[in-house]
Amino acid sequence: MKLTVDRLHITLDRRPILRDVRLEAEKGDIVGLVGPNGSGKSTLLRTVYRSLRPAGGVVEVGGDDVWRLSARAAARRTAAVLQDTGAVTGLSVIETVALGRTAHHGLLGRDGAEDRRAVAEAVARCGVEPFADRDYATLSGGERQRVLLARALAQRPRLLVLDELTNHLDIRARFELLDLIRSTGITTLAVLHDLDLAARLCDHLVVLHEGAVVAAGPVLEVLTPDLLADVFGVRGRTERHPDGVVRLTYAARPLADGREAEPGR
Ligand SMILES: Nc1ncnc2c1ncn2[C@@H]1O[C@H](COP(=O)(O)OP(=O)(O)OP(=O)(O)O)[C@@H](O)[C@H]1O
Repeated sequence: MKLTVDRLHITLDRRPILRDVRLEAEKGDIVGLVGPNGSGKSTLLRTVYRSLRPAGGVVEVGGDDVWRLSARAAARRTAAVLQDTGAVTGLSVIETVALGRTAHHGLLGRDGAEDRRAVAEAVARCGVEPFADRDYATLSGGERQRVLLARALAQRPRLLVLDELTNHLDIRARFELLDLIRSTGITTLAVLHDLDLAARLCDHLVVLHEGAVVAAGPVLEVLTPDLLADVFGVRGRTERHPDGVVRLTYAARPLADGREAEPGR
């Protein structure tokens, strides 16, 4: 489903956190949300998965304002995978994945054949069968992230919202998970701190800086040397390699003073 964010304003504690934010993700697109610490990425995600009501502006999923849908109807469309807080749940992995079906349950709240199918499919797709019966709390960080993605996929969402999903993953697991997300074909909005990973995964990037969108578009057009210097304070460049993958290379040190630093330092 298409995601549209338009003229979004958020104020928290009387401080403007997001200002006139606009972005779009077409059906099936993977859009990366990047920006320095504190630029407003998680806050923006919260408005998209309907946990924070904006002071102004709209968030539309599939053409409907999420704040005009019931929480349940919105949850049938949008699944969020947030940073694992390490909470002790006492639930097994399979029970945790099954929580993804809650928004689809009927009045009796019981699992039906469709629920069981969705859970089994998500478990298989995310490779969590080997620890399906373990207590979620006993898993490693990387294993938990796979389970949280499985829970989101069990929801059969039309929009996936990801906040630093690859945090705990080793390099191979990162690529596997990113391939998995791409293979689902679900419209995705993903916060990624690793710009190189964002460049490889995403069709488009949206750059937030101090609560405003300062650039948006195809990766190569967005991650210019000027933007990397101005917004992230690093010297770097992006190129498309012969294998078709867009890669980002940085100089070893951050810029001391805008673009005044010596090349390559
Ligand atoms: N409940 C709140 N009350 C007041 N300020 C808040 C609240 N939540 C977030 N903020 C502030 O809003 C700003 C944006 O925070 P947010 O978590 O959205 O940034 P971020 O881009 O996700 O950062 P990071 O990359 O560090 O995770 C920060 O300055 C943060 O301190």
